[in-house]
Amino acid sequence: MAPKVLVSDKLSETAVQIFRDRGIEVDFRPELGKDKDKLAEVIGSYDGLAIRSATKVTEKLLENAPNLKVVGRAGIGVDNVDRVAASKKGVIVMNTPFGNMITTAEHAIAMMFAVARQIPEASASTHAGKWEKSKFMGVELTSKTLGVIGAGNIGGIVCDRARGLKMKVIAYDPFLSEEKADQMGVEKVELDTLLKRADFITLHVPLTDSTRNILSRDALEQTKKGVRIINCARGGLIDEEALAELIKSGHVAGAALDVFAVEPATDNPLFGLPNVVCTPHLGASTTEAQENVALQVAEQMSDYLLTGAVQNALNMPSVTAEEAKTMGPWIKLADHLGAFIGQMTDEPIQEINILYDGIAAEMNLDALNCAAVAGILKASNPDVNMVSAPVIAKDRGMKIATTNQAQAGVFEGYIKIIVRTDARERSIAGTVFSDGKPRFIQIKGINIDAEIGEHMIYTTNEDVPGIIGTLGHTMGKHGINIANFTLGRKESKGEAIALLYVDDAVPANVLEELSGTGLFQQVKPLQFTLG
Ligand SMILES: NC(=O)C1=CN([C@@H]2O[C@H](COP(=O)(O)OP(=O)(O)OC[C@H]3O[C@@H](n4cnc5c(N)ncnc54)[C@H](O)[C@@H]3O)[C@@H](O)[C@H]2O)C=CC1
Ligand SMILES: O=C(O)CCC(=O)C(=O)O
Repeated sequence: MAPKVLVSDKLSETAVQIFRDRGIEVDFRPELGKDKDKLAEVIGSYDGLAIRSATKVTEKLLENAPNLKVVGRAGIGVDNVDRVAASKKGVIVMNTPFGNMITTAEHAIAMMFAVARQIPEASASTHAGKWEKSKFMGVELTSKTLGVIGAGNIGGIVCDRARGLKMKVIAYDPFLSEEKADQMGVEKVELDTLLKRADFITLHVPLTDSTRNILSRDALEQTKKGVRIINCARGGLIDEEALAELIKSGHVAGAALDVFAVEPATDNPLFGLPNVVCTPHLGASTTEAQENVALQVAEQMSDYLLTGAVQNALNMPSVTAEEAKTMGPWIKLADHLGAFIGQMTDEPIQEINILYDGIAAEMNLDALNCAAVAGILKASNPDVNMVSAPVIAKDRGMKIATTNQAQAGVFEGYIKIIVRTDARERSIAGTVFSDGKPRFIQIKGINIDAEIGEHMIYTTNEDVPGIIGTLGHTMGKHGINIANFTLGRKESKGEAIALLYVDDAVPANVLEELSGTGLFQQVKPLQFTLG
């Protein structure tokens, strides 16, 4: 059945067309972004949700979305999506980090001009038939210092454009290297320096716990008298009450705001103040940007739903379409290895160490790690997937470490998972044969060559005569067909294991009968999801 996508915000028609062209069923219902109850009623039947900023993807909405696999934000900021809740539910959250960056940077520059020359007020006054030439005295931008908070994609373009305007640009961004700052021709400074030196301050950080209220009352009071502030990032970055007071007192000469703490903003302490330029979150609103983000989000979501390729996801490593194809059997192997460990382990796991050898070590290890951890966790929660696994593992205090090495044995490559609990260490290794089928090649350090089936039985025993006969006889007696039988041992008469791949799930009474023979230390039924 074709995947189904709901578009619940005003996205360009391009997105709808792309979904259709890719064979995805799509419902375009932009009115739902503002109607959370109705959205919660219908979301249950969709595999994908394409949004802008009006739709709020909350934990509650996600509870009503059992089929949802991907949320695509046609834009950059994803503060309207509960990413933690989405990750725990295994829903990928992706954005389009580049599609509207130029447009938004241009809006910030336009807002800087507008506030420097009071253009909106002068325009309104002229429209009103007044000719208030002396009222609207502005300031030049040339040679002024622009303080950029957040010098990423948008901030970087703003820096470039501002330098073209002959401004001196200083930037505060803890993640900006001195080298990059030099290349950009900007001076990297600390926040307090920026506040003291800037004639104009522009914000280009995401809204996170570390940036919320970054222009607090205290920060605003440290600014240079006569500063003008531009915010085309997110409302929660500025203390709006404090900014309003500082504008009224004359300390701050003006502000240009595209974003507000509460949106849609119908009432705000800054409304009506002199030289406060406001736009209704228009930063990304150009024909070009909206085409870009709609196209990108629809392509990315379609790729994921149809091929498993992951691009620009915020809660899952990227997997290209090519990788999704070539790594498919290895991702399956990692999942099976994890599933073996998960089903064998019923005590809390402290550490998961994953060794990648040979060709496996050259693959996208982030994706393989996610698959291995998902396999482990699925034993206790079948809803876990590659997106939710790392978050759940972290919540449970599991430490995950990886090692990679050049081909060290006879296999072109293999993956080995070693898991440590308080009680023991457990390990399993596997590879993918040239037929594309994953195989287990080592358990507890004992070499084997086991095909993987949906239903299996794993036994541990001493290497004594009668094991094969007992297993074969018991299965035959109960009409259970054995598809594949693998034995392995440490040494003659030493520790030994057997793996049986059987056609059907083995009933509990058969497992008890085997245990009752006294020949086995352990008889464990296992299940693997093939396909
Ligand atoms: N008004 C509008 O319509 C639009 C607003 N935006 C907003 O702009 C924001 C920035 O977008 P991009 O530049 O594309 O993001 P980006 O991720 O490329 O850049 C953000 C920069 O902020 C820096 N940063 C993070 N935490 C920081 C902190 N505590 N202090 C200082 N710097 C910090 C990062 O190192 C990074 O360089 C988005 O998160 C979004 O909220 C984006 C598009 C349109
Ligand atoms: O979709 C929009 O109009 C807003 C864009 C935005 O805020 C973003 O991309 O972060």
